[in-house]
Amino acid sequence: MTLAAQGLSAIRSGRTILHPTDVTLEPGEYVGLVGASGSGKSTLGHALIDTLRAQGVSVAHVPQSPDEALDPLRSMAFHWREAEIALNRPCDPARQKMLFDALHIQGGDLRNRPWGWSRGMQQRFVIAMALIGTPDLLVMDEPTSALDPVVAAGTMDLLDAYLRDRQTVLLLITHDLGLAARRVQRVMIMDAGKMVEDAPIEQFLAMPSSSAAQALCAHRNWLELPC
Ligand SMILES: Nc1ncnc2c1ncn2[C@@H]1O[C@H](COP(=O)(O)OP(=O)(O)OP(=O)(O)O)[C@@H](O)[C@H]1O
Repeated sequence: MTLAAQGLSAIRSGRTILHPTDVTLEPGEYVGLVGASGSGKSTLGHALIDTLRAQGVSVAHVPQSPDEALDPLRSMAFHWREAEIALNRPCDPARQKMLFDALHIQGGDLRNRPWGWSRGMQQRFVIAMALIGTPDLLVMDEPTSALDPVVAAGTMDLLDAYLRDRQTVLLLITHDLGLAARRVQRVMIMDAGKMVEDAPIEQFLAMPSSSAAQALCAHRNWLELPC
């Protein structure tokens, strides 16, 4: 199913922080939403999530840090069960095992609270929770910026292996063009609340046309990063 939202916009404190923007996403596509800090990526991401959910589309969101998704006072088992209840799913140990295997969540005691697990395993757990409901769209907002580069790359590899051959669309929101370049097929570039480019990643890297995109591409050191 093609996901489409038209005229997404946002005004805060009398200022337009997102100019009217149309987004179309094809099944199984990996798309990067890239821009400098403050360019409007998260605003567009949230507007897209709200609009698609209002259409009945199943959308899951993975925040930047597991701290935003996990309550330090609650056990990991509690979080998992809460996610199942929120998604109206029965308790299903087989599904849990399948997702834990896919995201290499092994050896963690579910009776522990989040701080009893490594950061990398916490974030993989949050990603696994997001996949419980087999979403049509998975929005990940700077999903690996709280992780070291090697753990970040491993996490993205596991997610990639899980999503391959599935219809879930991945929208990767990041200021890190290197991360997007390695992971997505198409990139949308934000600048000052406007989408200034929307192109296949190879075409974009070969010929960025907007000044914002050229500035992002100018920082070539991202080519050296592993993730
Ligand atoms: N509630 C708000 N009130 C006023 N301004 C806001 C509000 N939320 C966001 N903004 C402003 O809108 C602009 C876009 O913010 P947004 O968080 O979408 O950018 P971003 O590209 O995701 O940035 P970052 O990468 O730093 O998270 C920024 O200038 C921000 O300060």
